Amino acid sequence: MRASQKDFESALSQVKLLKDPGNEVKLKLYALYKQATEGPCNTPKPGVFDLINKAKWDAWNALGSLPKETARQNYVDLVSGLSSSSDSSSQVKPEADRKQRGYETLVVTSEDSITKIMMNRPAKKNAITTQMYNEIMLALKAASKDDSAITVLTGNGDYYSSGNDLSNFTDIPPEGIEEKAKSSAILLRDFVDCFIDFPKPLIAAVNGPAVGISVTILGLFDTVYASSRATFHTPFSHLGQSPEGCSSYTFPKIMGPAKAAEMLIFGKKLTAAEACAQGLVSEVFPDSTFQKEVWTRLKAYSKLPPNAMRISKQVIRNREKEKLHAINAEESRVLQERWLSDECTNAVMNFLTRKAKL
Ligand SMILES: CCCCC/C=C/CC(=O)SCCNC(=O)CCNC(=O)[C@H](O)C(C)(C)COP(=O)(O)OP(=O)(O)OC[C@H]1O[C@@H](n2cnc3c(N)ncnc32)[C@H](O)[C@@H]1OP(=O)(O)O
Repeated sequence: MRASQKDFESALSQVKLLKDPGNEVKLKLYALYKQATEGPCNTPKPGVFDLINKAKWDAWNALGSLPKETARQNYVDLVSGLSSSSDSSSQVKPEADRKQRGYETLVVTSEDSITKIMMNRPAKKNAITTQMYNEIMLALKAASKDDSAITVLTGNGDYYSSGNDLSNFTDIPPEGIEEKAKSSAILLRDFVDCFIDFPKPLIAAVNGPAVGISVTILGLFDTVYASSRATFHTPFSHLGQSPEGCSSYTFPKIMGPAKAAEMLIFGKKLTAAEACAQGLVSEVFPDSTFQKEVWTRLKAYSKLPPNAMRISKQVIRNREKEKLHAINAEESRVLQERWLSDECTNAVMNFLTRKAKL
């Protein structure tokens, strides 16, 4: 049976009474609403910086030429499904409520004044896809405004993260490889800017090996806890690339230029104990007790007065911010060129065709 205009209007009123269904569902609702009321997407694509409007546009545009009546019916069905699941969710355990929906590559939870952002592609060693870069930025922006006192980034599975997902380089737009390098440099710059500007204490719980950009940005965290199983590897020369995440500045400052050069130029892999001795890691915990010890520690820290922690962070970090933004811009510019080099193309192709691993 087709949904009438009245059914549609009633669904529009009902949706306002629902609990927040999460970003993914909100995007579906938005797209169906636009399609049902205006037909196929008829507005210009928003710019790459305009994350939210671009996500909305993508969702609407993805509906193609779906007829208005079908979109109206799908909207009514979706709202009806949400209403019944929200009725039954009043009996759901509190843990389920703590999980914030709407992320595909992350699990984001808020509990005990701690927002935990967990990279969640364990089968791919938490390699960071374009979508994951965007979701981490959204999660950080949300965490900067929520009522948590501290924010933690960690990984699901045996890896913390294997760094940039090398298949990001295969998705070449019709405008060509130069355009891909340009948009990747913009994404990289935006991503690192979010860490530079993050206003609350930011902690990395490095649960396993870390590679590439997941290592370099550690210099922008306030505290880094590592499992004894973690390693820290920035094989930029092997990949025909160059440092990012402000590591060209933070690493020499943290560990001295000679140690930083071994990591950033020669790709020396550090154990957790070495990274701790060199100041990149705050403390190493035995892998068998890592989760228990880290979360006990963080729960205690999260009870400290949040404004005092935020202001202390500002005092420590603010004078460097402008410099860090300039360094980030320069590193991204240099990488944009590197990504077009034969050295980089060959290294990525060798990995993707299974000829090479780190
Ligand atoms: C917007 C762009 C911004 C760019 C910013 C730039 C950042 C620079 C970097 O981050 S450089 C670092 C890039 N990372 C790597 O080069 C790591 C590549 N991966 C490996 O060498 C290995 O996978 C490993 C050493 C991390 C783990 O080896 P292991 O043998 O234990 O496991 P597998 O290789 O079988 O991995 C399981 C599956 O995961 C896929 N995978 C792992 N890492 C990546 C990755 N970085 N990119 C893409 N895919 C990755 C791997 O291919 C396996 O997939 P499969 O099961 O489908 O075969």
